[in-house]
Amino acid sequence: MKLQELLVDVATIKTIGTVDREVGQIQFDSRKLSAGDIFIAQKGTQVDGHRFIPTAEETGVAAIVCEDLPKERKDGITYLQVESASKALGLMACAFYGHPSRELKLVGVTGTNGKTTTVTLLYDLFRRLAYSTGMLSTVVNKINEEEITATHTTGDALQINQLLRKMADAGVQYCFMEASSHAIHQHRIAGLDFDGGVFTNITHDHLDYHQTFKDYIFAKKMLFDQLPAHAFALVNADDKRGPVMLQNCKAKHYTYALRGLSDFPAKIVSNGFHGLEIEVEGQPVFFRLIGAFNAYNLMVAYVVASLFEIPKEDVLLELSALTGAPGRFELVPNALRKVAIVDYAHTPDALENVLKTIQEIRQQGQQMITVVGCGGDRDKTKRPKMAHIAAKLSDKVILTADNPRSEDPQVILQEMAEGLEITQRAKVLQILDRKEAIRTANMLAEQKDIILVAGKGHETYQEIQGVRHHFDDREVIREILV
Ligand SMILES: CC(=O)N[C@H]1[C@@H](OP(=O)(O)OP(=O)(O)OC[C@H]2O[C@@H](n3ccc(=O)[nH]c3=O)[C@H](O)[C@@H]2O)O[C@H](CO)[C@@H](O)[C@@H]1O[C@H](C)C(=O)N[C@@H](C)C(=O)N[C@H](CCC(=O)O)C(=O)O
Ligand SMILES: Nc1ncnc2c1ncn2[C@@H]1O[C@H](COP(=O)(O)OP(=O)(O)OP(=O)(O)O)[C@@H](O)[C@H]1O
Ligand SMILES: N[C@H](CCC[C@H](N)C(=O)O)C(=O)O
Ligand SMILES: [Mg+2]
Repeated sequence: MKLQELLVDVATIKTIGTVDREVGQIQFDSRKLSAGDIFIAQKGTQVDGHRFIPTAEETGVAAIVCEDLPKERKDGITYLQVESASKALGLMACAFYGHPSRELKLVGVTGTNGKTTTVTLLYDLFRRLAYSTGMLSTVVNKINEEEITATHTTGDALQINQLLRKMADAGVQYCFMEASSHAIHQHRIAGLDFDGGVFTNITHDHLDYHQTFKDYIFAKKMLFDQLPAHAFALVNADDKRGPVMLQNCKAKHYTYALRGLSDFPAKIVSNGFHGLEIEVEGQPVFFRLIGAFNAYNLMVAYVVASLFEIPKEDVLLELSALTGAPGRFELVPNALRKVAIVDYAHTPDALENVLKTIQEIRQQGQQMITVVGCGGDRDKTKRPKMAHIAAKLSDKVILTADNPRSEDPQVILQEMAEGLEITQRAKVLQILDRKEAIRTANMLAEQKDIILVAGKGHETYQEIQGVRHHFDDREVIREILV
């Protein structure tokens, strides 16, 4: 491929050398370079990629894309100065793979919560409606029935475009992808031709990365700023940041809501362990998903399918058969017929959400037993908070291990326990071994009670000192509750 073909959408500040030359792969990691490649030097959160320009030069790359041109340059290499190397990477990745997003209908979903659930519902719905469908999500990437491991919620620009190319070549008609705020901010989705953008909600999160809440909102809004006029922009009108997303957005605007006014109004009629009954545009429909928040996710799936002009009756019929995303409020059927729930809640906010949801729908006298841990090598401030919330909103709590990684799991438990008030301590046990913790929860739970196992969701491993040991909360529940 010629370098100039990759630069069609890239605004270069300065070009030194020829762009009329053949190039190999695009790389942003110097450790993956081969002679003839293009090296894109990005300023990262840990190091400045410009530091690796000498390595790239020694490797014999064809071109270097950077924000700051090196003072001394090597003959035979083309140097391109751009304002944002990450944005250039996004745009060049689209061109390198032949703009696969233009060959299918692509919808991006952003928001603090509900992205995985929403794209999974959309993927399952469109598969059931017999469309060739792809999905890029936290849990897994899919091209129809083929599963490809996901390393990020939203991969890097090369991964995204490579997967979209595979989809387009396989005849995929629709692709639903999560767009994390990190990915949007790092231009991993730059240049993608979206047919729709969805905003679920926004709450305080990831403020370790985005400096302020305003920056975080702004990152989400970038998805909407990127939408072309032919696309739709669908936002949750019950979230007060919904209208912000639509400001100066060229796409067609649509809203959905359960409380306020919107283009697609809905109302929860009933909400229990059996599922949700929702009045959708005046029509009552029963769904198998649990928890009021899922009414929003279901509405997104319904509206997106309607905007693609799929008959509403077909959509509602198929949607009512779906069960949601793996490890998200997943009811685990077991021989004892106890209510056992696995949920990915691994932040104080998410844990509070899921526990309050259970409180809302439980019957009088049903006790709640929560098994929860906190990951090692991750934000330590959430540890005491999560233990406190678990104790506040449950009848009994068992603190246990959740991916201790390089840390001592006992220390993590101690740090969690520091968040407990004296009056809470009596109802909290500490059992390091997660399987034993689940076994104990089962012993403490009477037949009618509810067991929540939080934090790992869809994960199938326990990471200890760099080694991932197979561990699946759902499997363990099925094994123990007999
Ligand atoms: C904080 C963050 O988002 N980091 C991402 C970022 O890396 P970085 O900015 O830290 O990179 P860096 O280490 O500073 O290096 C800067 C540049 O130098 C290059 N480099 C580095 C070393 C070297 O020897 N040679 C070299 O060329 C790097 O490849 C990079 O291009 O760019 C990398 C390439 O795209 C990502 O893999 C990496 O994701 C890390 C692994 C990560 O954990 N990201 C998480 C926070 C994330 O993105 N999460 C969101 C979901 C969040 C959520 O909703 O929960 C996601 O979409 O998954
Ligand atoms: N629409 C929603 N509003 C509020 N909370 C939700 C919503 N949907 C799901 N949740 C809660 O948030 C948790 C995460 O849901 P989900 O995995 O769908 O979100 P996500 O945006 O993909 O999150 P992540 O950024 O961790 O990948 C769920 O376990 C559930 O408790
Ligand atoms: N994407 C998150 C998931 C955390 C899940 C939890 N099980 C843990 O290991 O802390 C992270 O890697 O921080
Ligand atoms: Mg997700």
